[in-house]
Amino acid sequence: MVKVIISGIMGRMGKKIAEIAYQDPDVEIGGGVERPDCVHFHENVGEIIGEKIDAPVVSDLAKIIDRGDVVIDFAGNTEAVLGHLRLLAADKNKKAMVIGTTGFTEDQIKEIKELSTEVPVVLAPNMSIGVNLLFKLVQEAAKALKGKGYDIEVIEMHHRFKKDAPSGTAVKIVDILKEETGIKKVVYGREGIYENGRPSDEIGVFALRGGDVVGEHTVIFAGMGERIELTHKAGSRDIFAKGAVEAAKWVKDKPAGLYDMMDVLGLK
Ligand SMILES: NC(=O)C1=CN([C@@H]2O[C@H](COP(=O)(O)OP(=O)(O)OC[C@H]3O[C@@H](n4cnc5c(N)ncnc54)[C@H](OP(=O)(O)O)[C@@H]3O)[C@@H](O)[C@H]2O)C=CC1
Ligand SMILES: O=C(O)C1=N[C@H](C(=O)O)C[C@H](O)C1
Repeated sequence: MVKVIISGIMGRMGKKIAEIAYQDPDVEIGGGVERPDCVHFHENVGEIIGEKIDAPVVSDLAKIIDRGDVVIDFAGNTEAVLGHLRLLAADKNKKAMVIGTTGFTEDQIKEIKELSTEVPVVLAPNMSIGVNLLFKLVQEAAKALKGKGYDIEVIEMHHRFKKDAPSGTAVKIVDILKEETGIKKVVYGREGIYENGRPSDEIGVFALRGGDVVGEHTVIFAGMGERIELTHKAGSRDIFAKGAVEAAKWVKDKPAGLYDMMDVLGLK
């Protein structure tokens, strides 16, 4: 049995995670955290998902930290998430954390790495099985096509409310591509005149936003005479929420350290 506290509980992902966690016999919801001035603030997670449970919603994680083994954080506010991790790292009980929020700066990632020497942390920009498999496929394709004249472009599309661009998933895909190909230059969007055509030593990244698109990522390897496209399309947020709940169960008794969804899914 794992007891979870869900941060960002009133958000698109927070609500979904609460629904999935409630249905899981191995999971108990200890409470929720939400921004203090949230207009839709509810006192209890039960009110949010339409069930009767004892799980208070607060704006200060410290007040309910003892009600959970693992904090699942989808607050979407990177500074707030870091604040929660600092609190867990300083707590004598060394609870665990699952971070789904995206958009961290390099300095923030560095601090997450440092704090994860104190507590176990799963940090993953995408918790679906499909996208984590996509990461592996992209790595394989990049390795096989390296130096053979294939231009690489990354395209992602998300709903109109998404705050960060490019998506955390696209950022991770680019990191994998850079690592495998040795290409260092990344071009975000393209504009202007390319007198000599597209340089081969760059990766193009395009972030599309609109409507209610849950999340789509495509990596294109374009050669002369053929093109390989690897695409993942999310049809619902359930796939991310299920992954987050699985990650919480997995990380509960792990030693301190920084893990990702490939560790949780055994894809490494
Ligand atoms: N790893 C994965 O698999 C996935 C990751 N994501 C990421 O998760 C994050 C959230 O996405 P989504 O649910 O769509 O966003 P939402 O904006 O719908 O949800 C975020 C919620 O957190 C609240 N919040 C803001 N500040 C705090 C705080 N200090 N403490 C607690 N709660 C706070 C927000 O309140 P308010 O609106 O009032 O600011 C909002 O209710 C994003 O970074 C997104 O990229 C999304 C899907 C999958
Ligand atoms: O904000 C979202 O919605 C999503 N964010 C994640 C990301 O930034 O990669 C994952 C998913 O694509 C949905």
